[in-house]
Amino acid sequence: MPVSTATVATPRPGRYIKQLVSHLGHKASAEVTGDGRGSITIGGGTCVLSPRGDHLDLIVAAQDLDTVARVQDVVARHLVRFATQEELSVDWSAPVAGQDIQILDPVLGEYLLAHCTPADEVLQELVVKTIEATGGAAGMQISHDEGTFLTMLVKMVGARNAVEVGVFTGYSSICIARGLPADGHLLALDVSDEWTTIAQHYWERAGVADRIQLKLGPAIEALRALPADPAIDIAFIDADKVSYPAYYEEIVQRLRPGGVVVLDNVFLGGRVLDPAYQEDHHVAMRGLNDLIAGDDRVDSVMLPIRDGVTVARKR
Ligand SMILES: C[S@@+](CC[C@H](N)C(=O)[O-])C[C@H]1O[C@@H](n2cnc3c(N)ncnc32)[C@H](O)[C@@H]1O
Repeated sequence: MPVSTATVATPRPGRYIKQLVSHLGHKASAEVTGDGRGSITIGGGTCVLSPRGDHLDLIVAAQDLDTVARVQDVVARHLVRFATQEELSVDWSAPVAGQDIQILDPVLGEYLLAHCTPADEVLQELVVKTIEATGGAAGMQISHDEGTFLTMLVKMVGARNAVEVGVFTGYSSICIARGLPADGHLLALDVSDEWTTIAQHYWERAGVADRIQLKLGPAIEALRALPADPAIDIAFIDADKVSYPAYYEEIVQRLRPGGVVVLDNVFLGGRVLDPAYQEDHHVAMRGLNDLIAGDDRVDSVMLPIRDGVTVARKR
């Protein structure tokens, strides 16, 4: 489904949302939701309007390009007409469908990998072993630039106490553990005995096994069993996407002020912004991305590293 977005600078985003919904509500289906967003559906295309500080964010999605253009035109014309005290500029992005979004040009991806601290022998071997042992599942492993970023974040946060949700064959655990001091602790959660057996071997090889405690079983149960006090310095979430909102909630409550939670795959290959994708994990990730952006417990930034990485720091 083609999607197009625009960001309009205005100190009054909420006022325009109400005005548009009220005006267009006579001819189209339109509403303002509890969180102040507007939704207007015109002839099979929908525009979602969200207030964000001094901006109004617009997303149009429709079955085809003609309908996208029609909805864009109606929304932009009315916005400009309602703006009697200021001049609004609505510049729509070229429409793309979620599955067509190329987050990183492959050539740039290679260049980027060639320009970060290189992976050592252990990590290089783990990449090869993971492909041999798991075949197609090897794509779940984080990339080296993301791993380097994790190690750096752990050091920058001065973390001693870390949690990882989603170990697989252990690449990200090694990267996190390497950022911890010698007496640091990483609680590593996964359901797979087979994959984490490989992880444990490579934790030994990397010399970080003594800092990592593996717990097998559903991660949500292990998180809920943690003490309620805010003792986590850093957490990395990279497991079943549908459970991300639950993982985030359990972790954010236990993060110490200044602690950080990192979430992988927040773009879902671009599908997160395409309303044609409505499976449970799409809906869960879309809702969580919105929630984090408005969560006043944290400051957050979404980074275009590979499939999207959100970093949220507890206030
Ligand atoms: C994307 S992989 C993690 C990749 C890993 N971070 C790395 O760097 O290689 C997702 C992992 O989450 C685990 N997983 C899936 N559902 C889970 C659950 N409910 N609780 C704990 N782990 C789960 C899978 O077994 C898998 O190993």
